[in-house]
Amino acid sequence: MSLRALGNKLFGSGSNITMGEASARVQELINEHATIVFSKSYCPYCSNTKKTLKQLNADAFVIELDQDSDGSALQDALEDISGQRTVPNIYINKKHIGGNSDLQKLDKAGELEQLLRNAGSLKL
Ligand SMILES: N[C@@H](CCC(=O)N[C@@H](CS)C(=O)NCC(=O)O)C(=O)O
Repeated sequence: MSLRALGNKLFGSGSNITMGEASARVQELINEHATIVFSKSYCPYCSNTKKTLKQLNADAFVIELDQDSDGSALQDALEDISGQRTVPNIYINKKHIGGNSDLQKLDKAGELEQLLRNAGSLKL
């Protein structure tokens, strides 16, 4: 567990859910959505990721952590689960893709579209 997650556990993060509940919710979201972006509404890297997915006509579920009352706990859980604290934090087909730079790399390499297609996330 990260120091921040430990601090939040000991002193509270403003959220009413436990770390276990936050982890379960993150895992549930990853399992339920073929493509999911854990995002923050003001984050430029997140905007870039959302724009790329939109241009590809991908059906992606986006959760804005800054607009979720449990967002801070979910971010702690994400760090535990994926080893990544920053947003965007992207999963395709339950596989951790990484952040925006990782997604853009896949796109430039021509691999993103196939990943999305395999996940059933392409509308066309
Ligand atoms: N290299 C990362 C950069 C992502 C990044 O720095 N995101 C900022 C928000 S714009 C972040 O997560 N900061 C920490 C936080 O919001 O808790 C990427 O390409 O995704």
